[in-house]
Amino acid sequence: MKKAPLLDVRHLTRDYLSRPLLGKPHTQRALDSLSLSVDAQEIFGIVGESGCGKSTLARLVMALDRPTSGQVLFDGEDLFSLKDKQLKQKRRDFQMVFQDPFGSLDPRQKIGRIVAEPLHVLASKTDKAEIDARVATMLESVGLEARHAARYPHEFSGGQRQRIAIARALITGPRLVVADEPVSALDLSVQAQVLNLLQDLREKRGVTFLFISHNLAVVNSIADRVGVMYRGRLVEQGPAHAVFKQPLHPYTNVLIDAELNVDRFGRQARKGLPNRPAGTGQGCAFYAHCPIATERCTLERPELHRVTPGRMVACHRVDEMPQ
Ligand SMILES: Nc1ncnc2c1ncn2[C@@H]1O[C@H](COP(=O)(O)OP(=O)(O)OP(=O)(O)O)[C@@H](O)[C@H]1O
Repeated sequence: MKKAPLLDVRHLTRDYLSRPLLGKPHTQRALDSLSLSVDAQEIFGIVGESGCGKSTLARLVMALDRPTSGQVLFDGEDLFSLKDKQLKQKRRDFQMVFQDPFGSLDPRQKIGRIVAEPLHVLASKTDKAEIDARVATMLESVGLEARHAARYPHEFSGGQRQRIAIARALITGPRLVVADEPVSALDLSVQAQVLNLLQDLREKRGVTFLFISHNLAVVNSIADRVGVMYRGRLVEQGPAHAVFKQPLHPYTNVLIDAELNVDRFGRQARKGLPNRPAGTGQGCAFYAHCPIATERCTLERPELHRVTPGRMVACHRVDEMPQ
């Protein structure tokens, strides 16, 4: 029998009240009934362009925000039904690594204090010798040295700072780490080192990762499976190498092409795509720009469904795609 997933996100919806400078306040749906599950020790990648809801998903999985509706089950338990004290205890099991290794470390604190912080806050550890020993071991397992505990963040490079942030995330021994664009602020050569480190930590410590990035090549290099997000929904999901090699959703195709066609200002080229009126709002979110949309696509929302073993796609026309 297949084991239950470690992370099970069910029909997660998050609406924000948007107050534009011009025009009336309105509700903006950042996540739209999104479901996904991640198995223990898996690296699950999330890709999608800016504004599709990746960080909103990360915040909800970390229980840093509450959904408008839906559930996040961690090891079978719904995080939003836990009492504050229970949630605080659970937080040792899931931690986050952020994009910016410069902004996420307090410049006034020594590395030892920064890395130990979750032990004080979440695990109520007070024995100094024990804490120092755990920090030293943790620094070494992310490729730094125990003596670095006595230094300050400004003494380290971007890649080293991200290693410090990873050490802090792992000090309580979490089972899940949500990494939101963890290598986007780093140089290419340093990116590869940090990606290797994450893979190593999965193998040696059994950590599961939800790995969020707008960079498809990075996700392809590290993720076992990938989910492609568009406007708060998953439009495609499957083994990363298969999805990137042979995308089945028209939006995944566009995303891959756009990645190849970044112009010298870093803008993604979207030339040649249709630009239809948005449609009824009842149908596919990609209807306005989809090169193969039909009338059904504006009338009826396609659900994510199994197309081949392990691959899921939300498109009415997927059966016509070469597979
Ligand atoms: N606190 C908020 N209040 C109002 N709208 C928000 C808030 N946070 C996010 N949004 C909106 O929700 C949508 C999804 O935002 P989110 O930050 O999750 O996307 P993202 O994919 O992480 O984008 P990026 O890659 O640019 O960080 C966007 O349209 C954004 O403007």
